[in-house]
Amino acid sequence: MPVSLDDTTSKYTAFRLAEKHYKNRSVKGKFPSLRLHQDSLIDLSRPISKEDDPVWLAGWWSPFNESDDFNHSWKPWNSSKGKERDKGERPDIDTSGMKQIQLADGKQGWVVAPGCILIPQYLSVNDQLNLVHSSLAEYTLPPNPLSLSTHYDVPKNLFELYATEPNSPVMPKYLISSAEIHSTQPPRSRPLIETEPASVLGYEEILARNKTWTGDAPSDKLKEKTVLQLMTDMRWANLGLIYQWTTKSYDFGREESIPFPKELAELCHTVVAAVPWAEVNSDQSPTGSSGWKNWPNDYKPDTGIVNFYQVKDTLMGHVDRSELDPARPLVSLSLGHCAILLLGSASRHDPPRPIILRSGDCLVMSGEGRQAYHGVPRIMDGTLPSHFSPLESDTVTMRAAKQFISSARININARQVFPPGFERPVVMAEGPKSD
Ligand SMILES: O=C(O)CCC(=O)C(=O)O
Ligand SMILES: [Fe+2]
Repeated sequence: MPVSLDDTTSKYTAFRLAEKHYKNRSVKGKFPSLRLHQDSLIDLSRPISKEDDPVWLAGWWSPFNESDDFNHSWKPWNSSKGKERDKGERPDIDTSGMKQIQLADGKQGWVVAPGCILIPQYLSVNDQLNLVHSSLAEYTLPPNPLSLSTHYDVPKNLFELYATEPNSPVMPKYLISSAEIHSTQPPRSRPLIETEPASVLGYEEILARNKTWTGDAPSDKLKEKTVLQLMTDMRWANLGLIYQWTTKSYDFGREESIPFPKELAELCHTVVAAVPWAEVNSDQSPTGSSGWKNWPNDYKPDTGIVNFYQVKDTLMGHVDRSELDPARPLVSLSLGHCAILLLGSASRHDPPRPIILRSGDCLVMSGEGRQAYHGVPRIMDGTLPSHFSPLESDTVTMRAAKQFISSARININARQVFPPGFERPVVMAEGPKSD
């Protein structure tokens, strides 16, 4: 039974209803309609001409893609067999309620929700290609943990093997280690659990939680896989400070911290420094321990996640609130296929706005916006921009990176856990007890 979006008696929250709409894959070859939410849709970086727009070209505006919850008389995809399918019309995107801001580097941004700024096409085509390449060739290298690391004996040069020997076998850990065997499944989807907002006071507690955590156990249910299969299964790589999905907190106890990639930190700082924060925050009170006025000077990401989405993957609605300063900006970069991001408020009961994130877009979430529910219910099939097509002149690894992105989207999001001036309390090693 289709769920009605207007049904206020529904057992689903407004966020969940929108999520269900975009996740729906019940009819093969049909996409959920963009037309259903067209009045609230944000699509700020679409090309002017629809003939240049991979979203339109792929049929996301087609009336044939309207599902039961919009139009009860849709014709199956097959009914247009042999004919050119009606791709539909793109409506004008209404920006009337949104504040437009001018960044110091000349780029335009839009305040799409309190504290949330979307900068369409922030990254040049070259930046996008280089970041896709770095995400795969550099950010997956040790010591950065990968979603696969708990369960597989991941080769150090995973991506190089993907480029040159994709059929090499990789063994699950339980087959090669004498570690205690548990039967957890590998985390293909991220275990996102409700978390309380963090605050500077939370540091001691976070430390205590991680002290008793000895790591996830490798599953004993897994088979040998090829490098190619493993690359397709890879869900995330962790940059800088390690986030532990199980304890929902950062591992502050680690003696040697992993440095955050320098060029990426500079890029994120440049974005934050270019935002006219006084305009963004003019209608909200400055939140957070250090205040937004200093962000252009002292924003320095120390942790991040690179999300790898295959076209069928999703990320459920959540709030990222494990950082010590809950208001500092999070910089999020989109690469490859377009995606639907649902951006809500601090309550799941408020209807979220769907935002089409396209390759090159940058979303900055800050202040109140850091408490907003968001999720990625859909990677948009068929929407890879043409600049990711292989070229004769590509290096072997660039060709492999383009091969990977041909069925994927990458999101890099950077955060700052430690506000400037925060002194990490010295962790005393526990020595043997004397009587
Ligand atoms: O993929 C995205 O655009 C969002 C990712 C995200 O929300 C996260 O990693 O916390
Ligand atoms: Fe998030």
